[in-house]
Amino acid sequence: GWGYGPTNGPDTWGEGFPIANGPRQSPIDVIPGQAPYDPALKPLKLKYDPATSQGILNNGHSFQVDFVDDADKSTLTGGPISGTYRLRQFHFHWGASDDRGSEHTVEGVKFPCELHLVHWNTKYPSFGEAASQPDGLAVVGVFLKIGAANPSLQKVLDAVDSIKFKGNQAPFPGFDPKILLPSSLDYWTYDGSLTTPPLLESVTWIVLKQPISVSPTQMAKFRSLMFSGEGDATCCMQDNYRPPQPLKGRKVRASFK
Ligand SMILES: CC(C)NC[C@H](O)COc1ccc(S(N)(=O)=O)cc1
Ligand SMILES: [Zn+2]
Repeated sequence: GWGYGPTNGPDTWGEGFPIANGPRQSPIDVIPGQAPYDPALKPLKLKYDPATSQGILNNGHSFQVDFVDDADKSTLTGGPISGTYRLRQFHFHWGASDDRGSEHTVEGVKFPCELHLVHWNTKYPSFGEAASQPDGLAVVGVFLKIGAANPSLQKVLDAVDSIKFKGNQAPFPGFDPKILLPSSLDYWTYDGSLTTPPLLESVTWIVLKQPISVSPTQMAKFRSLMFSGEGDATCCMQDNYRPPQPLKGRKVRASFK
Protein backbone atom coordinates (compact mmCIF):
# COMPACT_ATOMS: atom_id res chain seq x y z
CA GLY A 1 0.00 0.00 0.00
CA TRP A 2 0.85 3.68 -0.16
CA GLY A 3 3.37 5.22 2.19
CA TYR A 4 6.25 7.68 2.29
CA GLY A 5 9.13 5.45 1.16
CA PRO A 6 11.11 5.46 -2.10
CA THR A 7 8.80 2.92 -3.77
CA ASN A 8 5.37 3.94 -2.38
CA GLY A 9 5.76 7.62 -1.58
CA PRO A 10 3.89 10.78 -2.78
CA ASP A 11 5.35 10.63 -6.32
CA THR A 12 3.75 7.19 -6.81
CA TRP A 13 0.31 7.96 -5.38
CA GLY A 14 -1.09 9.03 -8.78
CA GLU A 15 -0.92 5.41 -9.96
CA GLY A 16 -3.58 4.30 -7.48
CA PHE A 17 -5.27 7.66 -6.96
CA PRO A 18 -5.43 9.69 -10.21
CA ILE A 19 -6.93 12.65 -8.31
CA ALA A 20 -3.36 13.16 -7.04
CA ASN A 21 -2.98 15.37 -10.15
CA GLY A 22 -6.35 17.07 -9.69
CA PRO A 23 -7.22 20.78 -9.64
CA ARG A 24 -7.45 21.25 -5.86
CA GLN A 25 -4.71 19.17 -4.25
CA SER A 26 -3.06 19.82 -0.88
CA PRO A 27 -0.78 20.89 0.66
CA ILE A 28 0.38 24.12 -1.01
CA ASP A 29 3.09 26.73 -0.55
CA VAL A 30 1.40 29.77 1.01
CA ILE A 31 2.73 33.07 -0.38
CA PRO A 32 1.49 35.78 2.01
CA GLY A 33 1.99 38.58 -0.55
CA GLN A 34 -0.42 36.75 -2.88
CA ALA A 35 -3.00 35.98 -0.18
CA PRO A 36 -5.07 39.17 0.18
CA TYR A 37 -7.00 40.04 3.32
CA ASP A 38 -10.70 39.24 2.88
CA PRO A 39 -12.88 41.32 5.26
CA ALA A 40 -15.76 38.93 4.58
CA LEU A 41 -13.92 36.15 6.45
CA LYS A 42 -15.25 35.62 9.97
CA PRO A 43 -13.22 34.77 13.08
CA LEU A 44 -12.72 31.05 13.71
CA LYS A 45 -14.92 29.63 16.45
CA LEU A 46 -13.57 26.41 17.97
CA LYS A 47 -15.60 24.87 20.79
CA TYR A 48 -14.02 21.64 22.03
CA ASP A 49 -15.38 19.44 24.84
CA PRO A 50 -12.60 17.33 26.47
CA ALA A 51 -15.21 14.66 27.25
CA THR A 52 -15.26 13.81 23.51
CA SER A 53 -11.64 12.71 23.31
CA GLN A 54 -11.54 8.92 23.05
CA GLY A 55 -8.31 7.22 22.03
CA ILE A 56 -4.90 7.49 20.44
CA LEU A 57 -3.94 5.26 17.50
CA ASN A 58 -0.86 4.49 15.40
CA ASN A 59 -2.46 4.07 11.95
CA GLY A 60 0.81 3.23 10.18
CA HIS A 61 1.06 6.65 8.50
CA SER A 62 0.86 8.97 11.53
CA PHE A 63 -0.75 8.83 14.94
CA GLN A 64 -4.12 10.32 15.66
CA VAL A 65 -6.33 11.21 18.61
CA ASP A 66 -9.94 10.28 17.83
CA PHE A 67 -13.03 12.04 19.17
CA VAL A 68 -16.63 10.94 19.71
CA ASP A 69 -18.45 12.84 16.97
CA ASP A 70 -22.07 11.68 17.40
CA ALA A 71 -23.16 15.10 18.73
CA ASP A 72 -22.29 18.79 18.29
CA LYS A 73 -19.95 18.83 21.30
CA SER A 74 -16.60 19.62 19.69
CA THR A 75 -17.23 21.92 16.76
CA LEU A 76 -15.75 24.41 14.32
CA THR A 77 -17.92 27.27 13.08
CA GLY A 78 -17.24 30.71 11.60
CA GLY A 79 -14.07 31.30 9.64
CA PRO A 80 -14.50 30.63 5.90
CA ILE A 81 -17.11 27.94 6.43
CA SER A 82 -20.88 28.02 6.79
CA GLY A 83 -22.70 25.64 9.11
CA THR A 84 -21.24 23.42 11.79
CA TYR A 85 -18.32 21.03 11.42
CA ARG A 86 -17.57 18.36 14.06
CA LEU A 87 -14.08 17.44 15.25
CA ARG A 88 -13.26 13.87 14.21
CA GLN A 89 -9.53 13.53 14.94
CA PHE A 90 -6.22 15.31 15.04
CA HIS A 91 -2.85 14.04 13.85
CA PHE A 92 0.58 15.28 12.82
CA HIS A 93 3.13 15.16 9.98
CA TRP A 94 6.84 15.51 10.68
CA GLY A 95 10.37 15.12 9.31
CA ALA A 96 13.43 13.00 9.96
CA SER A 97 15.22 16.23 10.90
CA ASP A 98 14.12 19.65 12.12
CA ASP A 99 14.59 21.25 8.66
CA ARG A 100 11.50 19.58 7.19
CA GLY A 101 8.28 17.83 8.08
CA SER A 102 5.40 20.25 7.53
CA GLU A 103 3.06 19.77 4.57
CA HIS A 104 2.13 23.39 3.98
CA THR A 105 5.07 25.77 3.59
CA VAL A 106 5.22 29.57 3.81
CA GLU A 107 7.20 31.13 0.97
CA GLY A 108 9.15 27.88 0.78
CA VAL A 109 9.82 27.74 4.52
CA LYS A 110 9.33 24.25 5.93
CA PHE A 111 8.51 23.66 9.58
CA PRO A 112 9.58 20.50 11.49
CA CYS A 113 5.99 19.44 12.13
CA GLU A 114 2.37 20.28 11.30
CA LEU A 115 -0.79 19.51 13.32
CA HIS A 116 -4.09 18.81 11.53
CA LEU A 117 -7.43 19.07 13.30
CA VAL A 118 -9.97 17.31 11.07
CA HIS A 119 -13.65 18.36 11.10
CA TRP A 120 -16.64 17.23 8.99
CA ASN A 121 -19.74 19.12 7.85
CA THR A 122 -22.83 18.07 9.81
CA LYS A 123 -25.04 18.69 6.76
CA TYR A 124 -23.84 15.17 5.82
CA PRO A 125 -24.69 12.05 7.89
CA SER A 126 -21.10 10.96 8.62
CA PHE A 127 -17.41 11.72 8.20
CA GLY A 128 -17.18 9.10 5.43
CA GLU A 129 -20.04 10.71 3.51
CA ALA A 130 -18.69 14.23 4.07
CA ALA A 131 -15.21 13.20 2.89
CA SER A 132 -16.56 12.75 -0.64
CA GLN A 133 -18.23 16.21 -0.84
CA PRO A 134 -16.55 19.44 -2.00
CA ASP A 135 -17.62 21.21 1.22
CA GLY A 136 -17.43 18.10 3.40
CA LEU A 137 -14.33 18.67 5.51
CA ALA A 138 -12.49 21.52 7.21
CA VAL A 139 -8.96 20.96 8.48
CA VAL A 140 -7.20 23.44 10.76
CA GLY A 141 -3.44 23.29 10.20
CA VAL A 142 -1.02 24.48 12.86
CA PHE A 143 2.74 24.78 12.29
CA LEU A 144 5.16 23.63 14.99
CA LYS A 145 8.40 25.61 15.27
CA ILE A 146 11.55 24.60 17.20
CA GLY A 147 11.72 26.41 20.53
CA ALA A 148 10.80 25.81 24.14
CA ALA A 149 9.28 22.47 25.10
CA ASN A 150 5.49 22.62 24.75
CA PRO A 151 3.73 21.26 27.88
CA SER A 152 0.38 20.91 26.07
CA LEU A 153 2.00 18.87 23.30
CA GLN A 154 3.85 16.81 25.92
CA LYS A 155 0.49 15.47 27.20
CA VAL A 156 0.02 13.89 23.76
CA LEU A 157 3.64 12.75 23.43
CA ASP A 158 3.52 11.02 26.84
CA ALA A 159 1.05 8.56 25.28
CA VAL A 160 3.25 7.77 22.27
CA ASP A 161 5.25 4.99 24.00
CA SER A 162 2.04 2.93 24.25
CA ILE A 163 1.32 3.12 20.49
CA LYS A 164 4.82 2.54 19.07
CA PHE A 165 3.74 0.13 16.32
CA LYS A 166 1.15 0.21 13.50
CA GLY A 167 -2.25 -0.82 14.83
CA ASN A 168 -1.44 -0.05 18.46
CA GLN A 169 -4.09 2.04 20.22
CA ALA A 170 -4.73 3.24 23.76
CA PRO A 171 -7.44 5.14 25.64
CA PHE A 172 -6.91 8.91 25.59
CA PRO A 173 -9.76 10.44 27.63
CA GLY A 174 -10.31 14.00 28.79
CA PHE A 175 -7.98 15.81 26.41
CA ASP A 176 -8.87 19.34 25.26
CA PRO A 177 -7.25 19.99 21.87
CA LYS A 178 -7.81 23.72 22.35
CA ILE A 179 -4.63 23.80 24.47
CA LEU A 180 -2.65 22.92 21.32
CA LEU A 181 -3.71 26.12 19.54
CA PRO A 182 -1.60 29.31 19.36
CA SER A 183 -2.82 32.55 20.94
CA SER A 184 -3.72 34.07 17.55
CA LEU A 185 -6.29 32.38 15.31
CA ASP A 186 -5.31 34.45 12.25
CA TYR A 187 -5.39 32.14 9.24
CA TRP A 188 -4.98 31.60 5.53
CA THR A 189 -7.72 29.63 3.77
CA TYR A 190 -8.08 27.87 0.41
CA ASP A 191 -9.95 24.96 -1.17
CA GLY A 192 -7.93 21.73 -1.13
CA SER A 193 -7.81 18.03 -0.45
CA LEU A 194 -6.78 15.30 1.90
CA THR A 195 -2.97 15.20 1.87
CA THR A 196 -2.91 11.40 1.97
CA PRO A 197 -4.73 8.84 -0.15
CA PRO A 198 -7.58 8.86 -1.07
CA LEU A 199 -6.59 12.56 -1.64
CA LEU A 200 -10.27 13.52 -1.86
CA GLU A 201 -10.91 17.15 -2.89
CA SER A 202 -13.25 17.86 -0.01
CA VAL A 203 -11.23 20.04 2.35
CA THR A 204 -11.57 23.70 3.21
CA TRP A 205 -8.07 24.35 4.55
CA ILE A 206 -7.61 26.79 7.42
CA VAL A 207 -3.85 27.25 8.06
CA LEU A 208 -2.99 29.27 11.16
CA LYS A 209 -0.30 31.91 10.72
CA GLN A 210 1.13 31.64 14.26
CA PRO A 211 3.07 28.46 15.04
CA ILE A 212 3.18 26.67 18.37
CA SER A 213 6.51 25.60 19.86
CA VAL A 214 8.11 22.15 19.97
CA SER A 215 11.53 21.28 21.43
CA PRO A 216 14.14 19.09 19.71
CA THR A 217 13.59 16.44 22.39
CA GLN A 218 9.88 16.47 21.67
CA MET A 219 10.60 16.09 17.95
CA ALA A 220 12.70 13.03 18.77
CA LYS A 221 9.64 11.58 20.53
CA PHE A 222 7.60 11.83 17.28
CA ARG A 223 10.42 9.98 15.51
CA SER A 224 10.37 7.14 18.07
CA LEU A 225 7.14 5.87 16.53
CA MET A 226 7.21 3.12 13.89
CA PHE A 227 5.43 2.93 10.51
CA SER A 228 5.37 -0.83 10.74
CA GLY A 229 4.13 -3.54 13.00
CA GLU A 230 6.23 -5.14 15.75
CA GLY A 231 9.26 -7.02 14.43
CA ASP A 232 9.01 -5.55 10.90
CA ALA A 233 11.48 -2.74 10.22
CA THR A 234 14.13 -1.12 12.36
CA CYS A 235 13.56 2.57 11.88
CA CYS A 236 11.07 5.08 12.42
CA MET A 237 7.92 6.95 11.52
CA GLN A 238 9.31 10.17 9.99
CA ASP A 239 9.13 12.23 6.79
CA ASN A 240 5.40 11.39 6.66
CA TYR A 241 4.57 14.56 4.73
CA ARG A 242 3.38 15.27 1.18
CA PRO A 243 5.21 18.15 -0.51
CA PRO A 244 3.35 21.24 -1.79
CA GLN A 245 1.17 20.75 -4.88
CA PRO A 246 0.39 23.08 -7.84
CA LEU A 247 -2.04 25.90 -7.01
CA LYS A 248 -3.71 25.60 -10.46
CA GLY A 249 -5.30 29.03 -10.27
CA ARG A 250 -6.71 28.77 -6.77
CA LYS A 251 -6.93 31.90 -4.58
CA VAL A 252 -5.60 31.89 -1.03
CA ARG A 253 -7.24 34.41 1.31
CA ALA A 254 -6.08 35.86 4.63
CA SER A 255 -8.31 36.53 7.65
CA PHE A 256 -5.94 39.27 8.80
CA LYS A 257 -4.41 42.49 7.47
C1 LIG B 1 -12.49 8.52 2.86
C2 LIG B 1 -12.62 8.40 4.36
C3 LIG B 1 -13.80 7.58 4.75
N1 LIG B 1 -11.39 7.81 4.90
C4 LIG B 1 -10.31 8.80 4.91
C5 LIG B 1 -9.18 8.30 5.79
O1 LIG B 1 -9.67 8.13 7.10
C6 LIG B 1 -8.07 9.34 5.79
O2 LIG B 1 -8.64 10.54 6.32
C7 LIG B 1 -7.81 11.66 6.25
C8 LIG B 1 -8.16 12.75 7.05
C9 LIG B 1 -7.37 13.91 7.03
C10 LIG B 1 -6.23 13.97 6.22
S1 LIG B 1 -5.25 15.42 6.18
N2 LIG B 1 -3.72 15.02 6.29
O3 LIG B 1 -5.47 16.03 4.88
O4 LIG B 1 -5.64 16.23 7.33
C11 LIG B 1 -5.88 12.88 5.42
C12 LIG B 1 -6.68 11.71 5.44
ZN1 LIG C 1 -2.76 15.55 7.91
